[in-house]
Amino acid sequence: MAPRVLISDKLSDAAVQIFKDRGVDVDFRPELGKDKDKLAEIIGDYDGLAIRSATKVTPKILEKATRLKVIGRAGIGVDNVDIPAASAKGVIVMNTPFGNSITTAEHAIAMMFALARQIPQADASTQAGKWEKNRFMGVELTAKTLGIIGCGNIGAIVAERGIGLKMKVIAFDPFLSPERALTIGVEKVELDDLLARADVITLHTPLTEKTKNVLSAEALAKTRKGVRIINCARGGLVDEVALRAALDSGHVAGAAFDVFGVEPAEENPLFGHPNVVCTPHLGAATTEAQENVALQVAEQMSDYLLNGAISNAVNFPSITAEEAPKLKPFIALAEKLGSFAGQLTDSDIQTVRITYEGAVADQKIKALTSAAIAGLLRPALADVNVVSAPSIAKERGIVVEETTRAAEGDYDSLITLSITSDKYERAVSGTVFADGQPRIVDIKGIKVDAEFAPSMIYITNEDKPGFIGRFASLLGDAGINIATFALGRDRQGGDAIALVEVDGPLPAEVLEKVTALPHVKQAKPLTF
Ligand SMILES: NC(=O)C1=CN([C@@H]2O[C@H](COP(=O)(O)OP(=O)(O)OC[C@H]3O[C@@H](n4cnc5c(N)ncnc54)[C@H](O)[C@@H]3O)[C@@H](O)[C@H]2O)C=CC1
Ligand SMILES: O=C(O)C(=O)COP(=O)(O)O
Repeated sequence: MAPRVLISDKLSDAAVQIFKDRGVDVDFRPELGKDKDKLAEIIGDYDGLAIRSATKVTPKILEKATRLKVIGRAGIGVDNVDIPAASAKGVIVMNTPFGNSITTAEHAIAMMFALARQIPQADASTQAGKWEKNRFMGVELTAKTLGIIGCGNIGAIVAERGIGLKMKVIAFDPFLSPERALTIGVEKVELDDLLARADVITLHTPLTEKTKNVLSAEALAKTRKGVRIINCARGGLVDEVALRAALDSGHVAGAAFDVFGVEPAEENPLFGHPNVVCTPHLGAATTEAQENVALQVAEQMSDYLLNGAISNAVNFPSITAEEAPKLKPFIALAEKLGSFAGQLTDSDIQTVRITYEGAVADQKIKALTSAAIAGLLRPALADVNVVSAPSIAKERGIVVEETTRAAEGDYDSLITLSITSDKYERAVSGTVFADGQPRIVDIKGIKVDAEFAPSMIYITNEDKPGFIGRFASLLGDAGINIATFALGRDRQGGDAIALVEVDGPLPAEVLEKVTALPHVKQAKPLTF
């Protein structure tokens, strides 16, 4: 059955066409972004949800999204999606981090000119027939200092444009490396330095706990008199009430805002001030940017839904379309090794250590680790997948460690999963053979060679004569056919293990009889 995608925001038609061309069923219902009740009512029918900023993906919506696998944000900011809730539900959230960045940077530059020359005010006055030639005295931007808060994708483009306008560009961004600052041509400074020096301040950070109110009343007080402030990033970065006061006092000469604390902004402390210019979140609103983000999000979502390729996910590592088929058998192996350990564990897991040896160490091990943890937790928690597994493990205080190393033994690639609980430590290793089938090759240091099958019995016993015959007769008498039989032992007469594949389920009374056989220490049913 073809996957189904709902577009609940105003995306370019280009997205609809891509989904259709890729064989994905698509419903284009842009009105639903504003109708959360209707969205909640129908979201259960979809595998994918494509959005911009109007759709709010809340835990309530996610609760109803029983089939949902991916949310695609045609744009950058994903603050309208509850990411932890999506991850906990195993839903991938992806965005299009570059598609609208030039357009948004251009909007910030347009805002800078609008402020410098009061273009909106002069336009309104001229069209009102006033010809107020003496009222609108502007400032020249050449040689002025442009202070950029947040010098990522958009900030860097703004910097480049600012340098082109012969401005001196300084940037505050704790994550900007000195090398990158040099490449962009900006001077990296501390926030207080930026506040003290900038003639124009423009914000380009996401809204986080750290950036919220980065321009607070206190910060605004440190700015130069006559400073102009532009926000085309997110509402909440600037204290709007404090800014209004600074505009009223004349300390701040002008402010241009595209984003607001509350959107849609029908009222706002900045509204009505003569030196304020506002646009209704138009940063990304150009034909070019909207085509870019729509095409990209539709491609990314189709790739994931059809081939398992993941790009630009904010809650999962990327897996390219080339990597996906190579990774798939190792994802299956990691998940099954996790499942093996999980099915044998009845106490609190404290630590999970996963070692990747040989060729597999060069694969996307974050994805493999997530798969292993999903397998490990699934026997205890039905609703866990590779996306939700890491956050669930973290929530439960399970420490996850990964190690990679060169191949040391007989296998090109080997994954070993060790778990430590309050009672014991358990280790299991597996590989993928040339046929693409995952196999279990080592349990607790004892070599075996077994495939994972839907119905299996795992037995630990003393290596004594007679066990195999008695076990086979017992199953035969119960009418249970043995499909495959894998044995291993640490030494002659020592600890032995058997992994036995049977046709059909194993009745509890048969398992009890197996457990009661001489020399058997434990017998556990396993399903994969
Ligand atoms: N108005 C609009 O329509 C649009 C707004 N945006 C918004 O623009 C913002 C920036 O987008 P991008 O440049 O693509 O993001 P980005 O992730 O490339 O850059 C953000 C930068 O902020 C920096 N940063 C993070 N915490 C910081 C802190 N505490 N202080 C200073 N810098 C900090 C990061 O190191 C990074 O370099 C986002 O919030 C995005 O949602 C994006 C597109 C359109
Ligand atoms: O991409 C972003 O972060 C934006 O803010 C653009 O929002 P929009 O898609 O225009 O609603």
